[in-house]
Amino acid sequence: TLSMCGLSLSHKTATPLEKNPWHISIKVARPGKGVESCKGALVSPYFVLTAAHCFDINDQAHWITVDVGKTTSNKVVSLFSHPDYNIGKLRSEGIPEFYDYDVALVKLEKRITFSPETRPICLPCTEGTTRALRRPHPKTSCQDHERQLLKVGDVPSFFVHEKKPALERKEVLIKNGPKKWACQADAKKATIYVNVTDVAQVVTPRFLCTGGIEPVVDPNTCKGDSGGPLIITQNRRYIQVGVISWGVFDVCNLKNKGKVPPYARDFHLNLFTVLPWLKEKLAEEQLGFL
Ligand SMILES: Cc1cc(Br)c(Nc2ncc[nH]2)c2c(Cl)c[nH]c12
Repeated sequence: TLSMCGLSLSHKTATPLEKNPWHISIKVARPGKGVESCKGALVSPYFVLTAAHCFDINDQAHWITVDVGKTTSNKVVSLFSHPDYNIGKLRSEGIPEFYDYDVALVKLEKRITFSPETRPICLPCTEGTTRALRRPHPKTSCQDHERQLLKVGDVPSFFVHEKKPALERKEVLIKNGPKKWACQADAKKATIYVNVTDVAQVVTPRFLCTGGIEPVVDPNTCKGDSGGPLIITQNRRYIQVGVISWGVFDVCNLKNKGKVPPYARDFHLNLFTVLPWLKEKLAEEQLGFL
């Protein structure tokens, strides 16, 4: 049987990883250029889901270390960035970085053995999520998943911020109703997008938007949170609906210390928009894609 996804221990004395057992830390050590830090989510015994922008075209597999559970430096065997990801695509139009389709799958050399601090998160449109939602299989469709998880309105979700040795859950509302447009409009406040005339050029239909101060003040991401999962909880099961991609304001940048503006928004790649690619790449992982 497919092992259950999106489970975690929640008792008081559970460790940070037992509480967030899908949490992955990724580091890319580029000779002479320092180390880039990203996060990811374990989605099967061999695969970690993360952001494509964590990697460069010239990155060598041996520069990449992936920390899964307590074991560090799991070897990367291959890297599959989404084929439509192209950070330089709009450079000629004065947009230096373009994050559309910012999603990647990292395949590990050795299959991961699950344990209390190492377990996969649920992905949309898989049998595991149908079970997590306590819906009947095979009557439940992918569209049913999307309707139930990404309801129209402000959708409660969270991401995990790593502040060694702790893992902090940051609760945010996905603006998936009337507030969506104001959320997207604030993308123009990002330093690199100040000249963007039409925000739809950079906030494509692939993105979910969080942050801002309405209806409540949302926490914001840091660059180092890139690639981490945006998670929705249902029946104490954890389902990943997004990948942290880019933001307007880096709350970890010491230059920005203290004053977070109301236009601080974060943009996450919506996994429902890349299902054919996910299904193809994870075909052998027995996740039971619908
Ligand atoms: C998660 C994340 C990724 C990136 Br890339 C950032 N940087 C950025 N976004 C647009 C252009 N560059 C940020 C910021 Cl800023 C906050 N969170 C971020």
